[in-house]
Amino acid sequence: MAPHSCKGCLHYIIAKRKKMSELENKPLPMEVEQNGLQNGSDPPSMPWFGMDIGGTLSKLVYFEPKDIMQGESEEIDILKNIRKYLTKNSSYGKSGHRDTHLQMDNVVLRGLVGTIHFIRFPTSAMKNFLNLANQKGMAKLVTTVSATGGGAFKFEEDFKREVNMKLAKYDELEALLKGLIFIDKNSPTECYYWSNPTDDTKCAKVNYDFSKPYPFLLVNIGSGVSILSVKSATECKRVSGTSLGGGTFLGLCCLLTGCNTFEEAISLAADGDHTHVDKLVKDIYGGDYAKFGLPGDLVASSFGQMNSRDRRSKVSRQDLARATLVTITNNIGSIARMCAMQHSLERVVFIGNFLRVNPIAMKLLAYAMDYWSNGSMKALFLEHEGYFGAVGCLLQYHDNIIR
Ligand SMILES: Nc1ncnc2c1ncn2[C@@H]1O[C@H](COP(=O)(O)OP(=O)(O)O)[C@@H](O)[C@H]1O
Ligand SMILES: CC(C)(COP(=O)(O)O)[C@@H](O)C(=O)NCCC(=O)O
Repeated sequence: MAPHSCKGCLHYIIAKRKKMSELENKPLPMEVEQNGLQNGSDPPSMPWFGMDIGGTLSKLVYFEPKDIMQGESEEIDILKNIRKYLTKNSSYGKSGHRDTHLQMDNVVLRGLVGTIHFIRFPTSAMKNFLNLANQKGMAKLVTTVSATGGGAFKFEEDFKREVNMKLAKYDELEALLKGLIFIDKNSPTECYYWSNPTDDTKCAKVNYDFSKPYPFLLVNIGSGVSILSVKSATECKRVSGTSLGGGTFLGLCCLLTGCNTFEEAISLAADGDHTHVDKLVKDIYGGDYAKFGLPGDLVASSFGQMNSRDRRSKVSRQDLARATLVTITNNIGSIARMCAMQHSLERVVFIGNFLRVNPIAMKLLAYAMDYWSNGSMKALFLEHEGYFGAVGCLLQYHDNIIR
């Protein structure tokens, strides 16, 4: 089959790779790349996917070019089926979801115009994901997918064995930054802040112009928390982190309330009152601790009331969920503020799926950053909160593989 004339199209790439390999009896460019040698000018991987396999959630982004896949071959048929399956459904198996509200249309990637789709599933369901990928014929394709997150290491062998797929591994923090910059450029309303975060009647999301982003502090709240100081698109350093992150919130909430999902935990928290659980400054001082500027309503001791049997008998599941959310969020806010101070950064960007469907945490962070910095620091948020690492992978050729 002669290579199709449209250079970027998948048909062209597959046909050209096959032809070259047959003629020269050489491995495909993607295999050459994996062996650490230089490849030719063709993209060395299937450029349509990027994965971030995190401690809790796996994120899969899929680029659907508008203009591909003419012609006939088994590979093209399989790819067409995968494309149809991914884009016509918004849930996959028992626990996979496509976040349709985040879909980005008319994005240009390597000269092709297309749509980016955003899909997530629990990392604990990796076996099911691999089975599904197998059912859809993935194992019949010679593919390399760019992947990041701890799971890119942990599941590397499973991908190879189950679906004949190689993972080209990238550092998760570098991928995160690449993805963030790309998405912000392509999504005009990506970045926002919360105005009047403590007043529900006035509180609103306000668009923020992030076109000149540097320098800023990046706080990624996933299972755990990583904090990066970002000086430019290529200068980024992990300055701190904490193990008390989104995974801690969910784990503690499940233990304390018997809930089973993140959505359930957030919905319980929305109806709870943390002051039934926490000990406030006014519970200790009877009012403000004025000398050090500590208002009476400030939490003095998270869960500090729960040593009392009487208090314990009165708290609800909702109160416990709310107190857990407040505890974890305030702790992250406090560490982020200290890092921002230490590195003289005014803008603090919070990302990660802990912030998914979680306006309570975002407003708390917005308020805490503003209040404790006397208005000099700003908490910023991004719409595609948990997907930047996967997008960073989608953008990669195999130039920075961790072998
Ligand atoms: N559907 C969900 N299932 C589990 N956790 C979720 C879900 N949605 C949001 N979360 C929150 O997001 C966190 C994971 O965030 P994420 O950025 O995906 O990190 P990781 O890469 O470590 O998986 C969880 O610990 C939890 O707090
Ligand atoms: C190890 C991790 C980078 C993994 O990333 P994650 O899957 O949590 O997004 C992160 O959980 C982390 O930075 N934890 C905090 C470790 C610490 O500084 O104490």
